[in-house]
Amino acid sequence: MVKQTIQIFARVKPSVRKQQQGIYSIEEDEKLTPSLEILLPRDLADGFVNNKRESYKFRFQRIFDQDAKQEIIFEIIAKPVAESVLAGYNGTIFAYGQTGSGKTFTITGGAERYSDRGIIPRTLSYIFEQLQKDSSKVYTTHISYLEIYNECGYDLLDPRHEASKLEDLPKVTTLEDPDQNIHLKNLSLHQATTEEEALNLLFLGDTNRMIAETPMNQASTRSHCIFTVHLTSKEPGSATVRHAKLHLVDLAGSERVAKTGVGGLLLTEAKYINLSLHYLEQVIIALSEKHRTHIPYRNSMMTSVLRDSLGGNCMTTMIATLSLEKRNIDESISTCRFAQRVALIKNEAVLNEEIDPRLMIVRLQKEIADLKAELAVATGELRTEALTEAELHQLEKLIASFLEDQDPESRLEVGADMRKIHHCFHHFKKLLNDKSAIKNPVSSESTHQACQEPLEGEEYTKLRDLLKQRDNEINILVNMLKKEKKKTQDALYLSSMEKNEARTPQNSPFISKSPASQSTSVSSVLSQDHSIYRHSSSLLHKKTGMREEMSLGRQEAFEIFKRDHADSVTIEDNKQILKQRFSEAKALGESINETRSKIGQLKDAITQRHLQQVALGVSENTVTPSLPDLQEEKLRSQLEEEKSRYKSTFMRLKALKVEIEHLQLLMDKAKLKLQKEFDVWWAEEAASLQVNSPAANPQEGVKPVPQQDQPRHLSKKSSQRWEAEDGADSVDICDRNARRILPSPRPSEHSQGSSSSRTQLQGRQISSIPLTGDSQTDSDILAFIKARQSVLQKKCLGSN
Ligand SMILES: Nc1ncnc2c1ncn2[C@@H]1O[C@H](COP(=O)(O)OP(=O)(O)OP(=O)(O)O)[C@@H](O)[C@H]1O
Repeated sequence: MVKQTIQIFARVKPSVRKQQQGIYSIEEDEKLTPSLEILLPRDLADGFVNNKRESYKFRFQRIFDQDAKQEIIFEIIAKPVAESVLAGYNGTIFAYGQTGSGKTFTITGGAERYSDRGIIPRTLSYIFEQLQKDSSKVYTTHISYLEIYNECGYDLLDPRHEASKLEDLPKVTTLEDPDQNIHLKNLSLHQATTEEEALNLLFLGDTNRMIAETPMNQASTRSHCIFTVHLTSKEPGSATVRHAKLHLVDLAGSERVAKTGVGGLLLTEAKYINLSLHYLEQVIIALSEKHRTHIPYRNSMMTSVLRDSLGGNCMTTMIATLSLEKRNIDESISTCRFAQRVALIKNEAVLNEEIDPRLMIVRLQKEIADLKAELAVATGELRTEALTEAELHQLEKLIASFLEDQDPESRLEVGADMRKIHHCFHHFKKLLNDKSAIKNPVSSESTHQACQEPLEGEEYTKLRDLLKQRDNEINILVNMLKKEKKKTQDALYLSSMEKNEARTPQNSPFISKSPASQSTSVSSVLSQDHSIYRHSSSLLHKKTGMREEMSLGRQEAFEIFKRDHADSVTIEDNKQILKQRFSEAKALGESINETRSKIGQLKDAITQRHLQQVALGVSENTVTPSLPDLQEEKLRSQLEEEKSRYKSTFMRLKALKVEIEHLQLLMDKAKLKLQKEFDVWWAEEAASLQVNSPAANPQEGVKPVPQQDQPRHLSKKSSQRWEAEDGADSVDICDRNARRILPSPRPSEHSQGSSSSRTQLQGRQISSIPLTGDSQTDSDILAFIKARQSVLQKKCLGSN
């Protein structure tokens, strides 16, 4: 806050007549404030006896004589006020004096020369120059221009000014808020970003003032003008905004018209001709009297508008303009007297700062959000909306890094969000349940736990399931082997039966007399392994995507195809490696658990040792042991060793986990490939068989069951086959033909081979078997026959 009386300056207008100069003198003493002495000329008309005062002395801050230039007026009077406005204080400069004393010339300036520019244009120039120089703040400048005439306010910047009469323009009125701040209604504010824009507004207002002149409003003499610069400043990033106003006031002529009697100009009782000035004087008188509590600001519009400037929050300066000519002596004395009273008024200027309402809203909104979050935690209230995918992902990552962190002191920071806290608990519970579920069914509890400790729950479950599946697969393979053995036995039995029963196929357990019973017979033979197949199928389906509806014959063929496929070696190898890696992981897990418990023990030992040392120090009254504790140091180095072991083992386990995952992927891929290749092969075989089967040739119908003498009508190759089956002499033929209809271990080679001759052969061989006409059933039958031939071939090879 700056406490300051209103600064008063005097400016004497240049006199037209040189001889008038002797009626005043200016006394300037360096130690004292300058004084203006107005000398009353002796008027001989008053007679010899004259007891009137001959001079009046008035003190001013500074007195500018007639030769004072506009520039010095600005420098001494206006510049300090402009600076305080730039600093954020309100400022007012008003010119008071009789008509023609140079108020307008001082405030606005003369129209003739550039050097005659008055306080307003010079102040605008200075302000904009300073704003440009100062980059530490963001400034906004607005201009308003108010004219008060006959107690009515008019907006000189109202664009309607030109076209309308003054009486028709909306009046500017004063409004007072509860804090007694005055607001002006209908007074427009115009932003000016440059000096030029501001000057244009000044000229616009002055022009409007001239246009509005009427006989009632004789020039500027009877009106007051208040040109106001509204300056807002704000530091970037700060919420505080400063507002400052600079009123540059050109008051109406203050003259008191003296009605004298006959004769000369006398100091007679004055008559107020301007009500506003009268009220202004009342306010000034009231303010200058120490004990006056009521100040009649509200009596006039001008005093209301200038309320802050007079005895309020403002740095105010008055310029008393004097036209010190003999005829103006009394008015000049009156002006000086007025100035002396004004000089007694004390103002208290404060920085006009306020918080930017927009920033305030943002700040309050944030505060509300923070408080709500705090309240939600305090009351246990949950936020209703679920966590987003991104939030969950972030949280999982946090949990994972928390679990992996070896530092027992590490913390999981999820903030005050109850949803996240609950999610963490849920996650840990799941981990715990997974562990205990794994621990119980296995006999080697401790080793299993040790293996699982460093692995995540889900990962462990996955690996465990895979192991189970592998075991199942092994079981299936064993079953398959059994089945193959059994089939070989069946084949041997068949072979002997065929021999013994002198080629009576109708008695064969595989071929019944009627087509209807034929399929039943086949399925009844195969049904013995049905349960095994179904189980195997479901497992294969799980791992390789094999269709559940795969027929039994096809499944059987697939098993053989798989067994003989080149990739099966790779799959088997990978299986073995995987088993190996699992046992390695188990061993590493055990080792990690062991190391962890060792770390725990060492930490306890260090704490114990430390406590012992402290207790020892207390008992011996020494603060710290003088020598380093060797035992503690040894423990610490052991701890470090264990920690690094833990770390390296953990890293190995991690790498192993990656390898296991990779192997599993490889196996899955290989199986999928196998499945696809098998599908291709199967489709090819089925197509070729269908072409040659009776079902595909309705004209042939179902062929009768071959009779005893029928082989004679068979083609050479076909009879050779049957013959070969009859005796060991024909093993070579048997082998060759059997190979041709067997699924090839390499389907690619198979497809590239002499498929036409093979198809022909197959057609001949199979055409002797009566089929049902149903494509699915027939393909099952044919597949079964092939499998049977495969077994026979093996048998041939075995006996060879
Ligand atoms: N210091 C000065 N130097 C030169 N000319 C001046 C000076 N002061 C005033 N004048 C001239 O005197 C005349 C009257 O001055 P001005 O209009 O400023 O008086 P005023 O006090 O504003 O009168 P009113 O009350 O009627 O508005 C103008 O022509 C102006 O140019």
